[in-house]
Amino acid sequence: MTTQFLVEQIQKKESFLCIGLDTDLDKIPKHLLDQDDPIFAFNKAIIDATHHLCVAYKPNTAFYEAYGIKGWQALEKTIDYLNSNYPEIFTIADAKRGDIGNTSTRYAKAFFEDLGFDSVTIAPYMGRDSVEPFLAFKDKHTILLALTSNMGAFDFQTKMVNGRELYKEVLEVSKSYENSENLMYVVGATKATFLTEIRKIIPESFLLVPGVGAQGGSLSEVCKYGMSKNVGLLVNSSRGIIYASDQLDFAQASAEKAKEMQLEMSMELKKR
Ligand SMILES: O=C(O)c1cc(=O)[nH]c(=O)n1[C@@H]1O[C@H](COP(=O)(O)O)[C@@H](O)[C@H]1O
Repeated sequence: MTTQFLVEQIQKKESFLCIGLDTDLDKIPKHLLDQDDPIFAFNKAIIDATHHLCVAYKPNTAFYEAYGIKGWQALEKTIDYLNSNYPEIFTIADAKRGDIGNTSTRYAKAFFEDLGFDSVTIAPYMGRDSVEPFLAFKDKHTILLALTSNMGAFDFQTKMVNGRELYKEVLEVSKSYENSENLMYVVGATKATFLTEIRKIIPESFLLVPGVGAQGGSLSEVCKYGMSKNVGLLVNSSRGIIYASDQLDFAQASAEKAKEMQLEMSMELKKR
């Protein structure tokens, strides 16, 4: 998907919501456990109930890999379902990969070609030759971890390197990578006040912003400091939406949570 198409979807739906499909068999409604593929049954119900309120879905691969081959098959069915039924949706494989060049190329093929995701999250630690194999794919997006939402972000990401914080070094240096127009970045909602500085380095790049809801980040602060001319934000909520209820009405309950966020986003977009 092109960035332009994503921006059009955001304007049309008045939403920059990304719903995280962090599907956990210990948390989904018990009645689904009798189904052949409870993970896919849960995802399908959530997607059907919420697709009009969001522009992106982000399955975190950890939740699928944890169930072995059955989990991977559920991931494959979920992305196929999205691509066949809701092609206007931007899809993110939250896999946090990155390795030496030839290995990264295989990861990129797995997520972009075999599974057919629009984007994948990548750790920048191994540098240029670990990221560029992902960037080589046209109209696919590489979402680089810049400043993450967790406490451990302060262990390395804010330490000084070459006279600036490491996360700023990641932003600056990655701008020189080949096909860097295919880059997006992760910035945690819990670090919203850092967004002013981040926008000085990457004024227009799209940011994937997890950490609202269960982790306590504020949507209004993210918008205040992080919104660009093109909106430039995909704000993710996983547990806060998909586990709104563990009863028969779970999909409807998740749609209500998603609707609350979409309304808040619509108001933020009108403020611009
Ligand atoms: O790359 C991510 O999506 C990510 C980066 C980050 O800094 N923090 C973060 O929470 N995430 C992911 O975003 C999701 C957040 O889930 P909730 O806290 O349940 O909304 C999880 O899948 C995390 O792995």
